Amino acid sequence: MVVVGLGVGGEETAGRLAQAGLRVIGIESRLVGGECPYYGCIPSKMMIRAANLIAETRRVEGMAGTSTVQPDWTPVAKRIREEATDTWNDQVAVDRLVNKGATVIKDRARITGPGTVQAGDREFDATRGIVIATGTIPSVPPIDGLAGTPYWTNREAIEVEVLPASLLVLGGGAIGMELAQVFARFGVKVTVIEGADEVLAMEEPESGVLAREALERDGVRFLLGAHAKHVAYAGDTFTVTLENGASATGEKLLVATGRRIATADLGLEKVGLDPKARRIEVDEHVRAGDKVWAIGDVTGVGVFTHNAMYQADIAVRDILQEPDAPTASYHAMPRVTFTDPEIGAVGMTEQQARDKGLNVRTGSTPIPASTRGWIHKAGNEGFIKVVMDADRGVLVGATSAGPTGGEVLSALAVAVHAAVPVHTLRQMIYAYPTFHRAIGEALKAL
Ligand SMILES: Cc1cc2nc3c(=O)[nH]c(=O)nc-3n(C[C@H](O)[C@H](O)[C@H](O)COP(=O)(O)OP(=O)(O)OC[C@H]3O[C@@H](n4cnc5c(N)ncnc54)[C@H](O)[C@@H]3O)c2cc1C
Ligand SMILES: NC(=O)c1ccc[n+]([C@@H]2O[C@H](COP(=O)([O-])OP(=O)(O)OC[C@H]3O[C@@H](n4cnc5c(N)ncnc54)[C@H](O)[C@@H]3O)[C@@H](O)[C@H]2O)c1
Repeated sequence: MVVVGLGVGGEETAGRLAQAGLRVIGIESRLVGGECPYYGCIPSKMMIRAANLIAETRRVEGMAGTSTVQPDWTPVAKRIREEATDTWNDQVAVDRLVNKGATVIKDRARITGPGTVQAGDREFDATRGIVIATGTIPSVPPIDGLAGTPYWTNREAIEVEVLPASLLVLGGGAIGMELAQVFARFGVKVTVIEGADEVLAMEEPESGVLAREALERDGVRFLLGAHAKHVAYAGDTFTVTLENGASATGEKLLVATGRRIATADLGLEKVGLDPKARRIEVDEHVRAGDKVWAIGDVTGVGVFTHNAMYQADIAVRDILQEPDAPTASYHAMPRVTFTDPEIGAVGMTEQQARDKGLNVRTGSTPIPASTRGWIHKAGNEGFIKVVMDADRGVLVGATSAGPTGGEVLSALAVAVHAAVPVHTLRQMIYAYPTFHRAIGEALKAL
């Protein structure tokens, strides 16, 4: 097997196939491990942990005495270098994969024909097949003046050692919101410019409002429905001019307007795939063609590490021709935006369920009205919302937003994944006084 791209999905696939005894060539042009450990999930969640400590300390006031906190980015930048990324050195990950029996080639791969992949001046035969796991890169909009300026993507934002005084964030999605809150809590003056009418547009509208209002309390300024027309960079300052004539300035500009696949020069046409497509379509075995599998972000199913790991498992077991190899189902895709409050969600939003023509019923309950939320007090904002297919009597989606909203999500994810009848969920005993007990209240409201 040849595995192209050794990010989250490719590393898992290559390692497991090698451990199963196959001859595996893994090809990676940057860092084995990919975006998640070096520029994504892990360092960003370390930043969030630090920022949340600051926010919690500020909540001592009025509830447990007095507190002062003097934010300092130094230990955060140090931890990202020393504990998370080895200063962006992947030797540990390379060794781990080699120890599993895979051969790791550090180069850019190109598919040259059915079953052949080139890296540098070497060509490899993939008699058993090719796994494409090449991930995504930041999608940078073609705004006049933007190209050529020293704007940040997630990579520069994660690498920052000295915080700017002010930051413009283009895009109020998961990356924009998580990082905007982190930097604001460390004292950066942050302005988020979002093209849609509300942030976190892929989630329930209530989630966007909740997250935005939380960030506003942290001092973040929002420009919604704001379409950038021009970007200028002069005298160490970015100026973004909007279509309505208004403008915003900042010392740095973070572009967080989504991701795109970068497969133009991968040679997809050599295996019958469209090199210009926005995603590589896969079937329920994550097969993209004859002896070709695709996994992770590149499939467009969801830009999440857990999706890359899930699809890697499907691919490995299909490649190994396991008799009970599972097929993929994405009906209970979970996701968590790690703002404070955390926004956890699974399956469909209310609107998505309605668009599918389902007979939708929803139930919702505010976290501050629950016993645990009331006890928690400072920082208790949130809600649980459940989306029911009334014809089948099951939940098809749910949101759990609030303190530990991502953890509370687990029960809702089980319910959607296993299509547990709402009738059964209503008979459950929910421990008192937990945050997850509010699920029972949301179910009553259906
Ligand atoms: C700031 C940020 C925060 C995130 N937070 C979370 C989170 O909290 N939870 C979550 O689930 N997800 C999160 N994600 C998303 C997560 O990082 C991705 O979904 C995950 O990394 C996808 O794994 P992948 O294997 O598909 O791709 P990647 O991790 O992108 O790996 C693809 C690899 O392929 C290599 N490659 C590409 N083309 C070639 C080629 N031609 N030859 C050789 N190698 C090639 C690349 O160098 C790369 O290393 C976050 C992302 C970002 C940017
Ligand atoms: N906690 C997590 O699981 C996590 C964290 C970070 C990122 N991610 C994943 O990474 C991916 C990328 O994140 P992202 O935040 O870059 O993308 P996103 O798709 O989540 O959000 C992009 C936002 O930018 C806005 N936008 C697009 N073009 C714009 C423009 N020209 N001007 C103003 N706004 C514009 C969009 O309306 C959207 O709200 C997401 O798909 C997400 O799933 C996941």
